[in-house]
Amino acid sequence: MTAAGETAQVLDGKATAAAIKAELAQRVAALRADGVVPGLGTVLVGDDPGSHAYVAGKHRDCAEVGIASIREDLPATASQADVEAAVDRLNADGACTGYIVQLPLPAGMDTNAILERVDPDKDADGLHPTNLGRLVLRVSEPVTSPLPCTPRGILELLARHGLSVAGKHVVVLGRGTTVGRSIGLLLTRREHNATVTLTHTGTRDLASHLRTADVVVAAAGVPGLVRAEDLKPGVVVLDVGVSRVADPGTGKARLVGDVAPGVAQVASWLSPNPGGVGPMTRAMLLANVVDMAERARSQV
Ligand SMILES: Nc1nc2c(c(=O)[nH]1)N[C@@H](CN(C=O)c1ccc(C(=O)N[C@@H](CCC(=O)O)C(=O)O)cc1)CN2
Repeated sequence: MTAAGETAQVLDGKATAAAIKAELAQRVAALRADGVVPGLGTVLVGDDPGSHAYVAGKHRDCAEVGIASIREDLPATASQADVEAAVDRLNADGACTGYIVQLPLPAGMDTNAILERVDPDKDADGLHPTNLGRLVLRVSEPVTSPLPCTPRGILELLARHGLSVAGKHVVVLGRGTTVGRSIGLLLTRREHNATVTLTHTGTRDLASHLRTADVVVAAAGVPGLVRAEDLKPGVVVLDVGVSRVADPGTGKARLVGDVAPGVAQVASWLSPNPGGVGPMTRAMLLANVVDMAERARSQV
């Protein structure tokens, strides 16, 4: 619990991701020494500046650890069939160990149909129904299929700071597939053993749930939604949501999370945003690709 006048300890995603990338670089070097070159593919559709920046970051990360990069960049005018053809090319490409379709796709695309077309064995995001199904069904087995990157990153960030969720009450805000829904399912697996309340935009009296939380995973994308006065002292808070707001001083857009400023005075641990879960998401994508390449090597 945070004593009066103290602030929460930092769940430092930037430093943790850097350490993980150094470990991954060694595993990639070992794969390359065995003649296996892991390759990450990306499918990027349209002009969204955020998506362009995230995909560029993913390829920079690949270069840093020795993973080969394959890009399928499509214009905003691309049709559903064009995107599906890009997916088919990556499914067939022997140099591509795993790949992702950057989300969100432009309005009008059938995202589920595209995600279902991804070969589950090349699904570096863990978002194919087969892999989400394995996440649900393998309640007590070691992970042998890719997990969605942000949930995996949250678990890794906690573990590397010596924090366990076993026996804890975790309140998740947000029911999106990439974070809220999947972390809720993952945390209740036997190896994590948390009790989870999954809240969302239809939840009444959010504060009554937050008050009972030992751990909060805030992935709603609503700035300031998690307020200090709604939290138990000593709570662990992961700030995952991303919103762009205009800085009142400069007028320039900046990224903010879901957590209000005073929370650092109540929480025992807090992940900054930026600098917390975001860098872990990127590191876990690389980890998924390296895991896939190692699994493929062990099968030959
Ligand atoms: N196919 C996917 N699409 C999306 C995912 C995903 O996991 N798979 N997640 C997000 C976007 N995302 C990765 O794709 C992502 C978001 C944020 C960060 C990050 O490192 N953020 C930095 C701040 C970045 C900045 O300053 O602009 C941080 O938090 O420190 C990485 C990846 C939605 N789409």
